[in-house]
Amino acid sequence: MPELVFFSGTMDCGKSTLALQIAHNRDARGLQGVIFTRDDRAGTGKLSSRLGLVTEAVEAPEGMDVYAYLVDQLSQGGKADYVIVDEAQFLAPAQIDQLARIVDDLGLDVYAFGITTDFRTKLFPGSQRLIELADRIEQLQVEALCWCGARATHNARTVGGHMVVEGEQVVVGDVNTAAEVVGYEVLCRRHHRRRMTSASSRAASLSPDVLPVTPA
Ligand SMILES: Nc1ncnc2c1ncn2[C@@H]1O[C@H](COP(=O)(O)OP(=O)(O)O)[C@@H](O)[C@H]1O
Ligand SMILES: Cc1cn([C@H]2C[C@H](O)[C@@H](COP(=O)(O)O)O2)c(=O)[nH]c1=O
Repeated sequence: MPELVFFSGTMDCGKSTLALQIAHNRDARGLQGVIFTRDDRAGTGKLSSRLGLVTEAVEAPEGMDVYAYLVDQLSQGGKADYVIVDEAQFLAPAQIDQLARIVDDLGLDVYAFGITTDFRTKLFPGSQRLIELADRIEQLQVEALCWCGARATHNARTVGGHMVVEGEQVVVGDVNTAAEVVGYEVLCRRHHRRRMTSASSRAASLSPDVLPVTPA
């Protein structure tokens, strides 16, 4: 049975890498995929992994009917054996419904990859719809880690090096970015709640209040 599978995790846990591996393994067996993405850091119409691999993809902007795109491709003699969607959190709920229709009406597997929650710990609308509709939700095996060593479960946004909890839901960016720009860091829930990033934890451990007092 074809499936709609949602591979979810924090930023930087290997989602795009897995998407590329799934495409590679199927391509190696002569299966042809259609790869959609939206607002990848590497630019329009790209699916990129931090491991350095990148492939061409179909940009799926707001308002694009991804089901109609597939039907159009197939009716023009194009081939599609499966569908991959990266940065699926950015898709509108209606587009996730179209992905479910690709599975049910066209009989294709759809593998969607995305983060579930934003920097405020709120679900992205696209991810919420995936959780509602997916046949399966898979967590990635390689866990991203918080600076404390615990499994990272949440995404923090930093502006000028400081963690923020207000702002636009969508700001394309990366982890390990320069302090002066918008950046992201993955944290465990405890440190997300306490708004403690690696930088602020380092600063706290160096503050005079916690430095050991050496007798004069
Ligand atoms: N230099 C490196 N050496 C080994 N693995 C790396 C390196 N840089 C990144 N990675 C791996 O790539 C992962 C990020 O992969 P990526 O597919 O870009 O993540 P996502 O799409 O989930 O944001 C990291 O969690 C790490 O496992
Ligand atoms: C938490 C959060 C992230 N984003 C953006 C930042 C990146 O461009 C993508 C996630 O990409 P990745 O391949 O999973 O690292 O999402 C955002 O716009 N808003 C957020 O709250």
